[in-house]
Amino acid sequence: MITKKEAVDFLNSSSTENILDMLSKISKKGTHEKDRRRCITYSKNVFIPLSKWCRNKCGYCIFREDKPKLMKPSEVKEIILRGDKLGCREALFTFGENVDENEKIKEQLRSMGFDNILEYLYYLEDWTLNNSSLLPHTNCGILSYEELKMLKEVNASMGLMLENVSERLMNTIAHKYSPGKDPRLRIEMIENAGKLKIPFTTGLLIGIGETNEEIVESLFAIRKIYKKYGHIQEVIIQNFRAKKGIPMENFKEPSPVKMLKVIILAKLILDDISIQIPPNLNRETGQLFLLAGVDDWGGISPLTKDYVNPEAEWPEVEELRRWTEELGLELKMRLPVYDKYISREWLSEKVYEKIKIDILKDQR
Ligand SMILES: O=c1nc2n(C[C@H](O)[C@H](O)[C@H](O)CO)c3cc(O)ccc3cc-2c(=O)[nH]1
Ligand SMILES: C[C@H]1O[C@@H](n2cnc3c(N)ncnc32)[C@H](O)[C@@H]1O
Ligand code: MET
Ligand code: SF4
Repeated sequence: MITKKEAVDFLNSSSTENILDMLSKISKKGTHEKDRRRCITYSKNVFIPLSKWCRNKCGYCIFREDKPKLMKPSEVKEIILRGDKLGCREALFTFGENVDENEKIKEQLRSMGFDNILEYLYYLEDWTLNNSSLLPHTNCGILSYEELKMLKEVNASMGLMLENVSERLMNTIAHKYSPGKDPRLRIEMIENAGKLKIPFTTGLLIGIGETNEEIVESLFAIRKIYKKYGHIQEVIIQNFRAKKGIPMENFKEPSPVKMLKVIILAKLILDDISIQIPPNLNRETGQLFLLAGVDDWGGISPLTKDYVNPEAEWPEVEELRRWTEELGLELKMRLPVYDKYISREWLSEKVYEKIKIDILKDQR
């Protein structure tokens, strides 16, 4: 295993030799799989931004809006049904944190007969399972143990970006106005998901003012939780994108070499957790990152845009296939829950039966 010090030294160094050396370590790590063609996965999804209001104000975010708006049930259902027709299998519910703190939103929820946002979310996700072949994945910020437990019933997997384990960032432009980005709260939630055996997605956001030490600490923190609970199916290495109009618009985006080095470390530190990079944020470089151990392209959509990065268009599946096959690798569609977690140990009865009876039968 690489030590923390070696990892930090690697990030600090500017040496071609070091990078090539690390790449060869990674390729050796994979030798036992030699005769199997390595598979690179992706998920075909629809993005449901239930509400863009958020209690936090992250310095990098363009998703958030002050308007206290909520998507109507009919709007959500239409996207689900259209996505189903296009072959999507993931309903990605990503939205602002604690949106029902807002009185106007609370009123809208009450007028529909719901007490809070998570009751509404549960209703929509349950509807999705009953009326389509899509499986819900929720990524809506901090949730309590009890809230996670309730949502596990109707989610195939859930997610929360750690972003970074640094407390220091809470005093910087990135997280100064975002109580929900406190790494203690994020770690606690990721651990609670582990206790509840929820297949889980987390990740780092690279380029938000963090130090190399803090990147390494974050990777080791995720490793530690994974060793204890085994529920982390993938870690997203997300590159910060500067956008006009955000407080951090003048921040420098991470360079391709910086991304490459972080991906190499993620691969070495995170055992058999999948490493995901979003292909729409890495159009030129994504293919090369496959060489460093990336094995998942994440969710892409034929129907909805990436509301978090609306300027970045999704590549088509055929484009992903070309990028993947040019390296002798195989592109494979996956569900929002990775194959190794498709069992009663990890899924609620409802989600498990849905996958076994309804979804996998088409693939036989
Ligand atoms: O379209 C996006 N999908 C994002 N996703 C979706 C993700 O690619 C897939 O939903 C998962 O791979 C599950 O299949 C996230 C999911 C999480 O749990 C946490 C963070 C993200 C971040 C993004 C994102 O920025 N844009
Ligand atoms: C959904 C996830 O998207 C990421 N996110 C938010 N804003 C940006 C940006 N400008 N560039 C890249 N990723 C971003 C955060 O990590 C969040 O948790
Ligand atoms: N607001 C949540 C978070 O930042 C969901 C992703 S950003 C739209 O964790
Ligand atoms: S990144 Fe998520 S938590 Fe931060 S402001 Fe945007 S919506 Fe809110």
